[in-house]
Amino acid sequence: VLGEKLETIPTAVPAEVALGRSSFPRGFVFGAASAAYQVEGAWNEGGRGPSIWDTFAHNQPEKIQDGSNGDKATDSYNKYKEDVKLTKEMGLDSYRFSISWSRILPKGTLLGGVNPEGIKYYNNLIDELLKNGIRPFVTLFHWDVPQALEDAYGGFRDHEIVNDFKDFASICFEEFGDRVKHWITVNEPWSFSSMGYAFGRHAPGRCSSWYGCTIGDSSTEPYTVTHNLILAHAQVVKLYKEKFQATQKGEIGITLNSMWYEPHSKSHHDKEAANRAIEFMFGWYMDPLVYGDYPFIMRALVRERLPYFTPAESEMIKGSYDFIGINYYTSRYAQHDSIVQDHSPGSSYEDQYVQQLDEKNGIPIGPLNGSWVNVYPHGMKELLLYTKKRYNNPKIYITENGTAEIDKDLPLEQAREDPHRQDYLDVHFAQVLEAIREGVRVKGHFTWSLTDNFEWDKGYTERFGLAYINYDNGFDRHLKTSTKWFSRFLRS
Ligand SMILES: OC[C@@H]1[C@@H](O)[C@H](O)[C@@H](O)c2nnnn21
Repeated sequence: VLGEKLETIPTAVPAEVALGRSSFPRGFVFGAASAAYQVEGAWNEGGRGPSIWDTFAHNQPEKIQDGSNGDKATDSYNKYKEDVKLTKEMGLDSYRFSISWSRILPKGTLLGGVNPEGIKYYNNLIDELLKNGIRPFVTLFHWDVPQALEDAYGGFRDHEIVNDFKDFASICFEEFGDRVKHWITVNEPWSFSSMGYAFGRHAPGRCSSWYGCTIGDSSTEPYTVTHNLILAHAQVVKLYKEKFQATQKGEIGITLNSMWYEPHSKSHHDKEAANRAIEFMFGWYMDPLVYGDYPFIMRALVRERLPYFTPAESEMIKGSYDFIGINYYTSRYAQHDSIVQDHSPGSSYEDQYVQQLDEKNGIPIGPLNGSWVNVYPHGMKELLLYTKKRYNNPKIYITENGTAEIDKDLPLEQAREDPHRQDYLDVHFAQVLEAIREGVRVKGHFTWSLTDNFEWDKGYTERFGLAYINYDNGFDRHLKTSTKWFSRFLRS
Protein backbone atom coordinates (compact mmCIF):
# COMPACT_ATOMS: atom_id res chain seq x y z
CA VAL A 1 0.00 0.00 0.00
CA LEU A 2 2.83 2.31 0.80
CA GLY A 3 3.37 4.83 -1.94
CA GLU A 4 -0.04 4.21 -3.43
CA LYS A 5 -2.29 7.25 -3.57
CA LEU A 6 -4.44 7.18 -0.39
CA GLU A 7 -7.68 7.49 -2.33
CA THR A 8 -7.05 4.05 -3.77
CA ILE A 9 -7.36 2.49 -0.32
CA PRO A 10 -10.88 1.06 0.12
CA THR A 11 -13.11 3.22 2.28
CA ALA A 12 -13.85 2.13 5.83
CA VAL A 13 -16.63 -0.36 6.57
CA PRO A 14 -19.95 1.19 5.41
CA ALA A 15 -21.80 3.21 8.02
CA GLU A 16 -24.23 0.33 8.59
CA VAL A 17 -22.24 -2.82 9.08
CA ALA A 18 -23.63 -5.34 6.61
CA LEU A 19 -25.62 -8.18 8.11
CA GLY A 20 -24.22 -11.66 8.00
CA ARG A 21 -24.81 -15.03 9.60
CA SER A 22 -22.62 -14.01 12.52
CA SER A 23 -25.17 -11.25 13.34
CA PHE A 24 -27.62 -14.04 14.25
CA PRO A 25 -27.60 -16.25 17.35
CA ARG A 26 -25.32 -19.28 17.14
CA GLY A 27 -27.20 -22.26 15.69
CA PHE A 28 -29.72 -20.14 13.79
CA VAL A 29 -30.76 -22.25 10.77
CA PHE A 30 -30.71 -20.80 7.25
CA GLY A 31 -32.49 -22.92 4.67
CA ALA A 32 -34.46 -23.02 1.46
CA ALA A 33 -37.83 -24.65 0.86
CA SER A 34 -39.88 -26.53 -1.72
CA ALA A 35 -42.95 -28.76 -1.94
CA ALA A 36 -43.50 -32.14 -3.58
CA TYR A 37 -46.10 -31.23 -6.20
CA GLN A 38 -44.22 -28.07 -7.14
CA VAL A 39 -40.84 -29.69 -7.84
CA GLU A 40 -40.91 -33.50 -8.09
CA GLY A 41 -42.74 -34.10 -11.37
CA ALA A 42 -42.78 -37.87 -12.16
CA TRP A 43 -46.48 -37.58 -11.41
CA ASN A 44 -47.25 -41.10 -12.64
CA GLU A 45 -43.83 -42.67 -12.17
CA GLY A 46 -42.33 -44.70 -9.35
CA GLY A 47 -45.68 -46.03 -8.23
CA ARG A 48 -47.12 -42.62 -7.30
CA GLY A 49 -50.90 -42.35 -7.20
CA PRO A 50 -52.73 -39.22 -8.39
CA SER A 51 -53.34 -36.31 -6.03
CA ILE A 52 -56.07 -33.67 -6.20
CA TRP A 53 -53.53 -31.33 -7.78
CA ASP A 54 -52.98 -33.73 -10.69
CA THR A 55 -56.74 -33.91 -11.18
CA PHE A 56 -57.25 -30.15 -10.78
CA ALA A 57 -54.47 -29.13 -13.18
CA HIS A 58 -55.37 -31.80 -15.76
CA ASN A 59 -59.14 -31.23 -15.67
CA GLN A 60 -59.28 -27.44 -15.10
CA PRO A 61 -56.26 -26.04 -17.02
CA GLU A 62 -58.18 -22.80 -17.43
CA LYS A 63 -57.65 -22.22 -13.71
CA ILE A 64 -53.88 -22.29 -14.18
CA GLN A 65 -52.55 -19.03 -15.67
CA ASP A 66 -50.46 -20.76 -18.37
CA GLY A 67 -52.58 -23.93 -18.53
CA SER A 68 -49.66 -25.96 -17.16
CA ASN A 69 -49.37 -28.63 -14.47
CA GLY A 70 -46.85 -30.37 -12.23
CA ASP A 71 -46.45 -33.48 -14.40
CA LYS A 72 -42.73 -32.68 -14.81
CA ALA A 73 -42.43 -29.62 -12.52
CA THR A 74 -38.64 -29.18 -12.10
CA ASP A 75 -38.01 -32.95 -12.47
CA SER A 76 -36.64 -32.99 -8.96
CA TYR A 77 -37.66 -36.65 -8.64
CA ASN A 78 -34.77 -37.39 -11.02
CA LYS A 79 -32.61 -34.35 -10.24
CA TYR A 80 -32.76 -34.24 -6.44
CA LYS A 81 -28.97 -34.69 -6.19
CA GLU A 82 -28.55 -31.45 -8.18
CA ASP A 83 -30.90 -29.68 -5.78
CA VAL A 84 -28.93 -30.94 -2.79
CA LYS A 85 -25.76 -29.73 -4.48
CA LEU A 86 -27.28 -26.25 -4.98
CA THR A 87 -28.21 -26.14 -1.30
CA LYS A 88 -24.67 -27.05 -0.29
CA GLU A 89 -23.03 -24.70 -2.80
CA MET A 90 -24.94 -21.76 -1.34
CA GLY A 91 -23.79 -22.65 2.17
CA LEU A 92 -27.33 -23.29 3.45
CA ASP A 93 -27.84 -25.43 6.55
CA SER A 94 -31.19 -27.01 5.76
CA TYR A 95 -33.62 -27.97 3.02
CA ARG A 96 -37.36 -27.98 3.68
CA PHE A 97 -39.30 -30.31 1.40
CA SER A 98 -42.66 -32.09 1.53
CA ILE A 99 -43.53 -35.75 1.16
CA SER A 100 -46.12 -36.63 -1.48
CA TRP A 101 -48.82 -38.55 0.38
CA SER A 102 -49.87 -40.39 -2.79
CA ARG A 103 -46.26 -41.36 -3.55
CA ILE A 104 -46.13 -43.18 -0.21
CA LEU A 105 -49.77 -44.36 -0.18
CA PRO A 106 -50.98 -44.31 -3.81
CA LYS A 107 -54.55 -45.02 -2.70
CA GLY A 108 -54.29 -42.70 0.27
CA THR A 109 -54.88 -45.43 2.87
CA LEU A 110 -52.65 -47.96 4.61
CA LEU A 111 -55.08 -50.64 3.41
CA GLY A 112 -54.42 -49.52 -0.15
CA GLY A 113 -50.76 -50.42 0.28
CA VAL A 114 -47.43 -48.70 0.83
CA ASN A 115 -45.40 -47.86 -2.30
CA PRO A 116 -41.83 -49.12 -1.75
CA GLU A 117 -40.48 -46.90 -4.55
CA GLY A 118 -41.87 -43.90 -2.71
CA ILE A 119 -40.13 -44.92 0.52
CA LYS A 120 -36.93 -45.46 -1.46
CA TYR A 121 -37.09 -42.03 -3.13
CA TYR A 122 -37.39 -40.13 0.13
CA ASN A 123 -34.74 -42.29 1.80
CA ASN A 124 -32.40 -41.39 -1.07
CA LEU A 125 -33.22 -37.69 -0.76
CA ILE A 126 -32.76 -37.67 3.01
CA ASP A 127 -29.50 -39.64 2.80
CA GLU A 128 -28.15 -37.32 0.08
CA LEU A 129 -28.95 -34.29 2.25
CA LEU A 130 -27.26 -35.76 5.33
CA LYS A 131 -24.25 -36.88 3.27
CA ASN A 132 -23.82 -33.21 2.33
CA GLY A 133 -24.32 -31.92 5.85
CA ILE A 134 -27.75 -30.50 5.06
CA ARG A 135 -30.52 -30.84 7.69
CA PRO A 136 -33.88 -32.14 6.33
CA PHE A 137 -37.01 -30.23 7.46
CA VAL A 138 -39.98 -32.30 6.32
CA THR A 139 -43.55 -31.18 5.66
CA LEU A 140 -46.07 -34.03 5.71
CA PHE A 141 -48.92 -32.23 3.95
CA HIS A 142 -48.39 -29.49 1.39
CA TRP A 143 -51.88 -29.55 -0.23
CA ASP A 144 -51.59 -32.73 -2.32
CA VAL A 145 -54.42 -34.91 -0.97
CA PRO A 146 -54.50 -38.35 -2.61
CA GLN A 147 -57.29 -38.27 -5.22
CA ALA A 148 -58.51 -41.62 -3.90
CA LEU A 149 -59.46 -39.97 -0.60
CA GLU A 150 -61.21 -37.11 -2.38
CA ASP A 151 -63.20 -39.72 -4.31
CA ALA A 152 -63.90 -41.89 -1.26
CA TYR A 153 -65.19 -39.24 1.16
CA GLY A 154 -64.39 -35.72 -0.04
CA GLY A 155 -60.88 -35.43 1.42
CA PHE A 156 -60.61 -32.85 4.21
CA ARG A 157 -64.33 -32.18 4.02
CA ASP A 158 -64.76 -35.40 5.98
CA HIS A 159 -63.45 -36.17 9.47
CA GLU A 160 -62.45 -39.65 8.26
CA ILE A 161 -59.28 -38.16 6.76
CA VAL A 162 -57.92 -37.59 10.27
CA ASN A 163 -57.25 -41.33 10.61
CA ASP A 164 -55.81 -41.71 7.13
CA PHE A 165 -53.49 -38.73 7.71
CA LYS A 166 -52.39 -40.32 10.99
CA ASP A 167 -51.57 -43.59 9.18
CA PHE A 168 -49.59 -41.69 6.53
CA ALA A 169 -47.67 -39.77 9.19
CA SER A 170 -46.96 -42.96 11.14
CA ILE A 171 -45.30 -44.55 8.11
CA CYS A 172 -43.18 -41.41 7.59
CA PHE A 173 -42.11 -41.34 11.23
CA GLU A 174 -41.26 -45.06 11.13
CA GLU A 175 -39.37 -44.95 7.83
CA PHE A 176 -37.61 -41.56 8.09
CA GLY A 177 -37.76 -40.50 11.73
CA ASP A 178 -34.34 -41.94 12.55
CA ARG A 179 -32.79 -39.19 10.38
CA VAL A 180 -35.51 -36.50 10.17
CA LYS A 181 -35.63 -34.43 13.37
CA HIS A 182 -37.85 -31.55 12.25
CA TRP A 183 -41.44 -32.30 11.19
CA ILE A 184 -44.15 -29.95 9.94
CA THR A 185 -47.61 -31.56 9.91
CA VAL A 186 -49.49 -29.18 7.63
CA ASN A 187 -48.39 -26.32 5.40
CA GLU A 188 -50.70 -23.29 5.47
CA PRO A 189 -54.15 -24.62 6.40
CA TRP A 190 -55.44 -21.09 5.61
CA SER A 191 -54.28 -21.33 1.99
CA PHE A 192 -55.57 -24.87 1.52
CA SER A 193 -58.99 -24.01 3.01
CA SER A 194 -59.39 -20.58 1.40
CA MET A 195 -57.79 -21.06 -2.02
CA GLY A 196 -59.30 -24.53 -2.42
CA TYR A 197 -62.76 -24.08 -0.89
CA ALA A 198 -63.58 -20.34 -0.61
CA PHE A 199 -62.15 -18.96 -3.86
CA GLY A 200 -61.84 -22.24 -5.81
CA ARG A 201 -58.49 -21.14 -7.26
CA HIS A 202 -56.54 -24.14 -5.93
CA ALA A 203 -57.32 -27.85 -5.83
CA PRO A 204 -59.93 -29.21 -5.40
CA GLY A 205 -61.39 -26.03 -6.95
CA ARG A 206 -64.60 -25.84 -4.88
CA CYS A 207 -66.46 -22.63 -4.11
CA SER A 208 -69.89 -21.03 -4.31
CA SER A 209 -71.45 -20.28 -7.68
CA TRP A 210 -71.01 -16.53 -7.15
CA TYR A 211 -67.25 -17.21 -6.98
CA GLY A 212 -67.51 -19.03 -10.31
CA CYS A 213 -67.49 -22.68 -9.25
CA THR A 214 -69.94 -25.38 -10.27
CA ILE A 215 -69.64 -27.15 -6.92
CA GLY A 216 -68.90 -26.15 -3.34
CA ASP A 217 -69.99 -23.67 -0.66
CA SER A 218 -67.62 -20.85 0.23
CA SER A 219 -69.61 -20.01 3.34
CA THR A 220 -69.23 -23.38 5.06
CA GLU A 221 -66.61 -25.67 3.48
CA PRO A 222 -63.51 -23.58 4.38
CA TYR A 223 -64.56 -23.83 8.04
CA THR A 224 -65.19 -27.60 7.83
CA VAL A 225 -61.89 -28.22 6.03
CA THR A 226 -59.96 -26.08 8.51
CA HIS A 227 -61.59 -27.93 11.41
CA ASN A 228 -60.49 -31.30 10.04
CA LEU A 229 -56.99 -29.99 9.23
CA ILE A 230 -56.54 -28.82 12.83
CA LEU A 231 -57.81 -32.15 14.19
CA ALA A 232 -55.58 -34.08 11.77
CA HIS A 233 -52.59 -31.97 12.82
CA ALA A 234 -53.26 -32.52 16.52
CA GLN A 235 -53.74 -36.28 16.12
CA VAL A 236 -50.39 -36.58 14.34
CA VAL A 237 -48.61 -34.52 16.99
CA LYS A 238 -50.19 -36.75 19.66
CA LEU A 239 -48.98 -39.84 17.75
CA TYR A 240 -45.45 -38.47 17.39
CA LYS A 241 -45.21 -37.49 21.06
CA GLU A 242 -46.67 -40.77 22.35
CA LYS A 243 -44.92 -43.19 20.03
CA PHE A 244 -41.80 -41.67 18.45
CA GLN A 245 -40.41 -38.51 20.08
CA ALA A 246 -38.84 -40.25 23.09
CA THR A 247 -36.62 -42.40 20.88
CA GLN A 248 -36.26 -40.23 17.78
CA LYS A 249 -35.78 -36.97 19.73
CA GLY A 250 -37.16 -34.75 16.97
CA GLU A 251 -39.49 -31.75 17.11
CA ILE A 252 -42.86 -31.25 15.44
CA GLY A 253 -44.96 -28.22 14.56
CA ILE A 254 -47.26 -26.69 11.98
CA THR A 255 -46.69 -23.98 9.36
CA LEU A 256 -49.11 -21.05 9.23
CA ASN A 257 -49.11 -18.19 6.76
CA SER A 258 -50.22 -14.68 7.45
CA MET A 259 -50.00 -11.23 6.04
CA TRP A 260 -49.50 -8.31 8.41
CA TYR A 261 -52.23 -5.66 8.34
CA GLU A 262 -51.91 -1.89 8.76
CA PRO A 263 -55.09 0.16 9.31
CA HIS A 264 -55.98 2.01 6.11
CA SER A 265 -56.68 5.11 8.20
CA LYS A 266 -56.31 6.23 11.80
CA SER A 267 -60.03 5.60 12.40
CA HIS A 268 -61.08 3.21 15.16
CA HIS A 269 -63.03 1.21 12.57
CA ASP A 270 -59.94 0.59 10.43
CA LYS A 271 -57.81 -0.27 13.46
CA GLU A 272 -60.45 -2.84 14.42
CA ALA A 273 -60.51 -4.05 10.82
CA ALA A 274 -56.75 -4.71 10.96
CA ASN A 275 -57.26 -6.76 14.14
CA ARG A 276 -60.10 -8.75 12.54
CA ALA A 277 -58.02 -9.44 9.43
CA ILE A 278 -55.15 -11.03 11.36
CA GLU A 279 -57.56 -13.01 13.56
CA PHE A 280 -59.37 -14.42 10.51
CA MET A 281 -56.08 -15.41 8.85
CA PHE A 282 -53.66 -16.23 11.67
CA GLY A 283 -55.87 -16.48 14.79
CA TRP A 284 -58.14 -18.96 12.96
CA TYR A 285 -55.34 -21.46 13.70
CA MET A 286 -53.20 -19.94 16.46
CA ASP A 287 -56.13 -19.51 18.86
CA PRO A 288 -57.11 -23.21 18.76
CA LEU A 289 -53.43 -24.23 19.03
CA VAL A 290 -52.76 -21.99 22.03
CA TYR A 291 -56.18 -21.54 23.68
CA GLY A 292 -58.19 -24.53 22.40
CA ASP A 293 -60.86 -22.65 20.44
CA TYR A 294 -61.37 -20.26 17.53
CA PRO A 295 -61.09 -16.50 18.15
CA PHE A 296 -64.07 -14.86 19.83
CA ILE A 297 -64.54 -12.48 16.88
CA MET A 298 -64.95 -15.48 14.56
CA ARG A 299 -67.53 -17.04 16.87
CA ALA A 300 -69.38 -13.72 16.91
CA LEU A 301 -69.35 -13.13 13.16
CA VAL A 302 -69.45 -16.65 11.67
CA ARG A 303 -71.83 -18.04 14.30
CA GLU A 304 -73.50 -21.38 13.43
CA ARG A 305 -71.20 -21.93 10.46
CA LEU A 306 -68.13 -22.23 12.68
CA PRO A 307 -67.71 -25.81 14.00
CA TYR A 308 -67.12 -26.64 17.68
CA PHE A 309 -64.36 -28.76 19.21
CA THR A 310 -65.38 -31.22 21.90
CA PRO A 311 -63.67 -30.65 25.27
CA ALA A 312 -61.40 -33.63 24.58
CA GLU A 313 -60.48 -32.32 21.11
CA SER A 314 -59.79 -28.89 22.56
CA GLU A 315 -57.39 -30.39 25.11
CA MET A 316 -55.65 -32.40 22.37
CA ILE A 317 -55.21 -29.33 20.14
CA LYS A 318 -54.05 -26.90 22.85
CA GLY A 319 -50.24 -26.89 22.91
CA SER A 320 -49.94 -29.39 20.03
CA TYR A 321 -46.61 -28.01 18.77
CA ASP A 322 -42.94 -27.75 19.67
CA PHE A 323 -42.63 -24.82 17.28
CA ILE A 324 -44.74 -22.69 14.99
CA GLY A 325 -43.66 -22.29 11.37
CA ILE A 326 -44.55 -18.87 10.00
CA ASN A 327 -44.71 -18.04 6.29
CA TYR A 328 -44.50 -14.28 5.71
CA TYR A 329 -44.27 -12.58 2.33
CA THR A 330 -46.17 -9.29 2.38
CA SER A 331 -48.68 -6.99 4.11
CA ARG A 332 -51.91 -5.20 3.29
CA TYR A 333 -53.94 -2.20 4.47
CA ALA A 334 -57.16 -3.15 6.26
CA GLN A 335 -60.25 -1.02 5.72
CA HIS A 336 -63.50 -1.52 7.64
CA ASP A 337 -66.40 -3.00 5.70
CA SER A 338 -69.79 -2.21 7.22
CA ILE A 339 -71.02 -5.13 9.29
CA VAL A 340 -74.58 -5.96 8.25
CA GLN A 341 -76.66 -8.15 10.56
CA ASP A 342 -78.45 -10.22 7.89
CA HIS A 343 -75.15 -10.84 6.10
CA SER A 344 -75.93 -13.39 3.40
CA PRO A 345 -73.35 -16.14 3.93
CA GLY A 346 -70.53 -14.91 1.71
CA SER A 347 -67.37 -16.79 2.52
CA SER A 348 -64.68 -17.27 5.11
CA TYR A 349 -63.14 -14.24 3.42
CA GLU A 350 -66.20 -11.94 3.48
CA ASP A 351 -67.09 -12.87 7.07
CA GLN A 352 -64.29 -10.68 8.44
CA TYR A 353 -65.85 -7.51 6.97
CA VAL A 354 -62.48 -6.15 5.86
CA GLN A 355 -61.38 -4.67 2.57
CA GLN A 356 -57.74 -5.70 2.10
CA LEU A 357 -55.88 -3.12 0.00
CA ASP A 358 -52.34 -3.08 -1.36
CA GLU A 359 -52.24 0.71 -1.67
CA LYS A 360 -53.38 3.89 0.09
CA ASN A 361 -54.13 7.07 -1.89
CA GLY A 362 -52.56 5.41 -4.91
CA ILE A 363 -49.31 4.60 -3.08
CA PRO A 364 -48.54 0.84 -2.77
CA ILE A 365 -47.83 -0.48 0.74
CA GLY A 366 -44.48 -1.51 -0.72
CA PRO A 367 -42.79 -1.88 -4.11
CA LEU A 368 -44.34 -4.76 -6.08
CA ASN A 369 -42.32 -7.88 -6.92
CA GLY A 370 -44.01 -10.45 -9.12
CA SER A 371 -47.80 -10.33 -9.12
CA TRP A 372 -48.59 -9.91 -5.40
CA VAL A 373 -45.45 -9.51 -3.22
CA ASN A 374 -45.43 -5.89 -2.08
CA VAL A 375 -42.12 -5.54 -0.21
CA TYR A 376 -43.03 -4.53 3.36
CA PRO A 377 -40.35 -5.93 5.69
CA HIS A 378 -41.75 -4.09 8.73
CA GLY A 379 -44.69 -6.49 8.53
CA MET A 380 -42.34 -9.39 9.25
CA LYS A 381 -41.21 -7.85 12.53
CA GLU A 382 -44.74 -6.81 13.51
CA LEU A 383 -46.10 -10.32 12.87
CA LEU A 384 -43.31 -11.86 14.92
CA LEU A 385 -43.85 -9.44 17.82
CA TYR A 386 -47.62 -10.05 17.63
CA THR A 387 -47.03 -13.81 17.83
CA LYS A 388 -44.72 -13.40 20.84
CA LYS A 389 -47.14 -11.14 22.69
CA ARG A 390 -50.45 -12.84 21.95
CA TYR A 391 -49.41 -16.49 21.87
CA ASN A 392 -46.95 -16.93 24.77
CA ASN A 393 -43.72 -16.43 22.84
CA PRO A 394 -43.53 -19.79 21.01
CA LYS A 395 -40.43 -21.16 19.31
CA ILE A 396 -40.67 -20.02 15.68
CA TYR A 397 -39.10 -21.00 12.38
CA ILE A 398 -39.78 -18.74 9.43
CA THR A 399 -40.57 -21.64 7.14
CA GLU A 400 -41.16 -19.47 4.08
CA ASN A 401 -40.12 -15.95 3.13
CA GLY A 402 -39.18 -14.86 -0.37
CA THR A 403 -40.07 -12.94 -3.47
CA ALA A 404 -40.70 -13.43 -7.15
CA GLU A 405 -40.24 -12.14 -10.63
CA ILE A 406 -42.66 -12.55 -13.52
CA ASP A 407 -41.26 -14.88 -16.14
CA LYS A 408 -40.43 -12.75 -19.19
CA ASP A 409 -38.85 -15.53 -21.24
CA LEU A 410 -35.53 -13.66 -21.06
CA PRO A 411 -32.17 -15.05 -22.21
CA LEU A 412 -30.57 -17.05 -19.40
CA GLU A 413 -27.97 -14.47 -18.32
CA GLN A 414 -30.64 -11.75 -17.92
CA ALA A 415 -33.15 -14.14 -16.35
CA ARG A 416 -30.63 -14.99 -13.61
CA GLU A 417 -30.31 -11.36 -12.53
CA ASP A 418 -32.39 -10.86 -9.37
CA PRO A 419 -31.21 -7.79 -7.41
CA HIS A 420 -34.76 -7.48 -6.04
CA ARG A 421 -34.33 -10.83 -4.28
CA GLN A 422 -31.05 -9.74 -2.67
CA ASP A 423 -32.73 -6.53 -1.44
CA TYR A 424 -35.82 -8.43 -0.25
CA LEU A 425 -33.85 -10.98 1.75
CA ASP A 426 -31.45 -8.38 3.16
CA VAL A 427 -34.21 -6.16 4.56
CA HIS A 428 -36.24 -9.10 5.89
CA PHE A 429 -33.21 -10.63 7.62
CA ALA A 430 -32.72 -7.26 9.32
CA GLN A 431 -36.31 -7.29 10.58
CA VAL A 432 -35.97 -10.87 11.84
CA LEU A 433 -32.83 -9.87 13.72
CA GLU A 434 -34.62 -6.89 15.28
CA ALA A 435 -37.45 -9.18 16.40
CA ILE A 436 -34.95 -11.63 17.93
CA ARG A 437 -33.30 -8.74 19.80
CA GLU A 438 -36.75 -7.88 21.18
CA GLY A 439 -37.14 -11.41 22.54
CA VAL A 440 -38.92 -13.30 19.75
CA ARG A 441 -37.67 -16.92 19.72
CA VAL A 442 -36.96 -17.21 16.00
CA LYS A 443 -34.66 -20.19 15.36
CA GLY A 444 -34.44 -20.31 11.59
CA HIS A 445 -35.35 -18.83 8.23
CA PHE A 446 -36.19 -20.71 5.00
CA THR A 447 -36.16 -18.82 1.73
CA TRP A 448 -38.97 -19.70 -0.64
CA SER A 449 -37.81 -21.22 -2.86
CA LEU A 450 -34.65 -23.20 -3.58
CA THR A 451 -35.51 -23.28 -7.28
CA ASP A 452 -38.17 -21.83 -9.53
CA ASN A 453 -41.07 -24.26 -9.59
CA PHE A 454 -44.77 -24.84 -10.36
CA GLU A 455 -46.40 -21.86 -8.69
CA TRP A 456 -49.90 -23.36 -8.29
CA ASP A 457 -52.53 -21.30 -10.17
CA LYS A 458 -49.77 -19.11 -11.60
CA GLY A 459 -48.17 -22.13 -13.25
CA TYR A 460 -44.60 -21.32 -14.38
CA THR A 461 -45.31 -17.63 -14.98
CA GLU A 462 -43.84 -16.55 -11.64
CA ARG A 463 -40.36 -17.48 -10.44
CA PHE A 464 -39.60 -17.63 -6.67
CA GLY A 465 -36.33 -19.56 -6.87
CA LEU A 466 -32.84 -18.76 -5.66
CA ALA A 467 -31.94 -20.91 -8.65
CA TYR A 468 -33.32 -20.45 -12.15
CA ILE A 469 -34.81 -23.46 -13.88
CA ASN A 470 -34.36 -23.59 -17.64
CA TYR A 471 -37.50 -25.53 -18.54
CA ASP A 472 -36.56 -25.37 -22.21
CA ASN A 473 -33.14 -26.88 -21.76
CA GLY A 474 -33.22 -30.06 -19.70
CA PHE A 475 -34.53 -28.38 -16.53
CA ASP A 476 -30.98 -27.11 -15.97
CA ARG A 477 -30.44 -25.32 -12.66
CA HIS A 478 -28.59 -21.97 -12.61
CA LEU A 479 -27.97 -20.01 -9.39
CA LYS A 480 -29.34 -16.48 -9.71
CA THR A 481 -27.08 -13.51 -9.04
CA SER A 482 -28.57 -12.88 -5.58
CA THR A 483 -26.95 -16.12 -4.40
CA LYS A 484 -23.50 -14.55 -4.75
CA TRP A 485 -24.52 -12.09 -2.03
CA PHE A 486 -26.43 -14.77 -0.09
CA SER A 487 -23.43 -17.12 -0.01
CA ARG A 488 -21.21 -14.30 1.27
CA PHE A 489 -23.89 -13.50 3.86
CA LEU A 490 -23.95 -17.12 5.02
CA ARG A 491 -20.19 -17.23 5.33
CA SER A 492 -19.73 -13.89 7.08
O1 LIG B 1 -46.67 -18.38 -3.56
C1 LIG B 1 -45.37 -18.71 -3.19
C2 LIG B 1 -45.40 -19.82 -2.13
C3 LIG B 1 -45.97 -21.13 -2.63
O2 LIG B 1 -45.25 -21.57 -3.78
C4 LIG B 1 -45.89 -22.15 -1.50
O3 LIG B 1 -46.24 -23.47 -1.93
C5 LIG B 1 -46.84 -21.76 -0.37
O4 LIG B 1 -46.54 -22.46 0.81
C6 LIG B 1 -46.84 -20.28 -0.18
N1 LIG B 1 -47.45 -19.58 0.75
N2 LIG B 1 -47.26 -18.28 0.46
N3 LIG B 1 -46.51 -18.18 -0.63
N4 LIG B 1 -46.23 -19.40 -0.99
